[in-house]
Amino acid sequence: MSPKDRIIFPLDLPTETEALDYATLLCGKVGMFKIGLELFLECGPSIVEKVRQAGAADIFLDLKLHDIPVTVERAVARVADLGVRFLTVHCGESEAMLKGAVAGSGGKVGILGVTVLTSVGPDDIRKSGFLPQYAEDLKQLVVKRAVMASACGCAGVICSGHEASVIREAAGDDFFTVTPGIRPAWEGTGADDQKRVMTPAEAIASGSDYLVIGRPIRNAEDPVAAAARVAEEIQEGLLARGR
Ligand SMILES: O=c1ccn([C@@H]2O[C@H](COP(=O)(O)O)[C@@H](O)[C@H]2O)c(=O)[nH]1
Repeated sequence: MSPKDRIIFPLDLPTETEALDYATLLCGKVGMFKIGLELFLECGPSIVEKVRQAGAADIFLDLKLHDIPVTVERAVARVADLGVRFLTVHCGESEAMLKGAVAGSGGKVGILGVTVLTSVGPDDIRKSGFLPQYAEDLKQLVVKRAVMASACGCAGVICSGHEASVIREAAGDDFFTVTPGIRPAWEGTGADDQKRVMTPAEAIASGSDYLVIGRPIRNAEDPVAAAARVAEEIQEGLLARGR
């Protein structure tokens, strides 16, 4: 996998036209396009094929499902034939839900468990009823959920760069760590709504397999140049990791 193939660009855009314009522009410059709720709700499932026709090698459907096991299983079965590489399901508190997702996938789409959103920090955990130990060391909660996702047959997890190395140790090298909350030092616009952030080089050096990076590329004056700069940083991170 070349450094650019580790970049996942989210098509967080309100219309099909804008999404396809970005897909066409960044095709071959990033490895995968992510379709999230905004675009999926606007366009429906047909957007997957349209992004593919724009030249996308791989597509990741980020629907972050979270419901009773049978409902998740049936929803995932609706996605299984769309030909996407990954689909997200919240790890939440239910092994049965994750197992339902894996069963519904029929092995046709990799299920990624969302451990704890990268927009969540220790204060959020404290206020939402978790044991204080998880607010003090959020990593513990993320790793617990990653291990659960692995045991349930998920292909990997969504986690911040801060947790990637511990997850790799706990779940092994074949279990994907996909990391949003990426903010290059040169970008300069701050973390936005993200709380657990890292630079591309830091996240890759820490063991993340893929980086989800949206606003720093989308809002750059030259998105193609920004993607190339991220790929250079990924290369630095791989060297630091000894790969
Ligand atoms: O924990 C999570 C899970 C998913 N995301 C998604 O990644 C991108 C990040 O976009 P940026 O503009 O680079 O912040 C976005 O689509 C989120 O829905 C996440 O950020 N954190």
